[in-house]
Amino acid sequence: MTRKRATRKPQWQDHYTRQARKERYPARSVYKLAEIQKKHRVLAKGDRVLDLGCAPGSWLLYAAEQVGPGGSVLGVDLTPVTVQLPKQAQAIQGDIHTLQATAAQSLGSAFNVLLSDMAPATTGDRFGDAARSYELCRTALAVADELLQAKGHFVCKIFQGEDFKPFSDQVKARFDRMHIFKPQSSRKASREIFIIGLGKK
Ligand SMILES: C[S@@+](CC[C@H](N)C(=O)[O-])C[C@H]1O[C@@H](n2cnc3c(N)ncnc32)[C@H](O)[C@@H]1O
Repeated sequence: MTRKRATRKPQWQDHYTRQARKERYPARSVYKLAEIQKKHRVLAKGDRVLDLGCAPGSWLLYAAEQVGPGGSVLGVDLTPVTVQLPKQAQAIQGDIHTLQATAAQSLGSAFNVLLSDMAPATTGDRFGDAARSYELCRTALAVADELLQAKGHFVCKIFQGEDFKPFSDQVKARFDRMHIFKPQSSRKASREIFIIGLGKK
């Protein structure tokens, strides 16, 4: 018996996934940062960027293009990054909760942009997933408190839940301006949203 070949593409193979493959980014998430950049200009030539939750490496590659060879991008993730990176980008493997304790020693200091696309492994439990996302956001903000320079920018993904408002208030208190942004390229069903702090006080 000949089996009929499936003609329907898996749902995840949307326009952004195909574009990412064509443009040689390892994940479609690159377009979320590209949209943030287009609207808020968080990255500039020569910037020193810390990218938390950087694997598989799309934001790393995009940020490296934006800062150019005169800038630098350091990524951190639980998972190793296997894509080839340009000279101005590097990735280290580690858990941000552990690294945070010795942030200046393990990550260096004087970043002027901190990006966090960190996300917990989702379980389908909306409340639990949002709580774990908030925990990662709190850690990212603690790292920003320590390592982000004055007037630096902060971009952080959070899963919407009861901690969303308190977290956005914490960002608001620390930055000249705070924006909430849902990229078009974010899947409609996803509860993720980005909190952007511009100009660290
Ligand atoms: C959505 S992915 C990031 C995608 C990435 N921005 C890109 O464009 O390729 C979220 C990442 O957060 C990482 N992550 C989750 N918890 C972490 C932690 N405690 N420390 C470091 N990375 C973490 C995961 O391993 C995962 O690779």
